[in-house]
Amino acid sequence: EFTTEQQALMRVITDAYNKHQIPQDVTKKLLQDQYSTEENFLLLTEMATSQVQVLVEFTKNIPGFLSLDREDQIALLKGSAVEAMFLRSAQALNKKMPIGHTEVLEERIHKSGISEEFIKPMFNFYKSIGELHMVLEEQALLTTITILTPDRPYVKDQPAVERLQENVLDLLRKMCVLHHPQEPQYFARLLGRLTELRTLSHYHAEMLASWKVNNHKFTPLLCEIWDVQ
Ligand SMILES: CC(C)c1onc(-c2c(Cl)cccc2Cl)c1COc1ccc(-c2ccc3nc(C(=O)O)ccc3c2)cc1
Repeated sequence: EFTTEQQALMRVITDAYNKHQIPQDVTKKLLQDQYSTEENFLLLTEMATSQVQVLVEFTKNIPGFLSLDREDQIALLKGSAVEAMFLRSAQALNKKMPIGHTEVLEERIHKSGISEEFIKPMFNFYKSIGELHMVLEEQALLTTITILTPDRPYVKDQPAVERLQENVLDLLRKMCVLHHPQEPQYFARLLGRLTELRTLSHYHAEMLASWKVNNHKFTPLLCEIWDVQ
């Protein structure tokens, strides 16, 4: 029931998702043995910076993205970066990462100066993503749908983004039927996670503000994508 175009789209998006990952030499730093709040914050900053670079490369492989208006491309990346990183870090925390990475990443997030009021919804989200047992294709498509959200701030040509997103939504709907035939509501549950991501994105803006108050420094790339400093 997949058209040839849909099969091509699935392959391009999955290959790009597999290709663009945080390099091992970066993620293995999570295993070093300093666990101070400061050290954890610095390591998470490094992970986020590397993740943004990976996200930009992945996004450039989304069919049709580079044909969008240039300023809209930037608006889509800035508007979706945090949500895409919640999805990626959720995948990392829920999959069996290389030995010990999962616990270490979780530990460092818990002890990086994030206030308890944000930790709770954050880890509820991680748990709800884990319970979905998404296959890799579904994770790649859900990340793509998040990036191709037409109603981000400053997007001028929303219909152009809508057309791209609709193709990926249709593909994800079919993938859900294929991989989760017993759960007719599975696709709806996945889209429900996108709503939760928006809420987390609002929490994240407050997290950044509280980190800034304790004059934590971010990298130039993060300052640019999150409009901080
Ligand atoms: C600037 C820092 C402090 C920050 O601000 N908000 C968040 C933040 C937070 Cl704290 C939570 C969610 C979203 C954001 Cl932006 C962060 C840290 O963001 C991260 C982004 C990605 C990863 C990440 C993603 C994939 C990984 N894959 C592996 C692997 O082996 O495959 C290993 C480690 C990984 C780490 C970890 C933290």
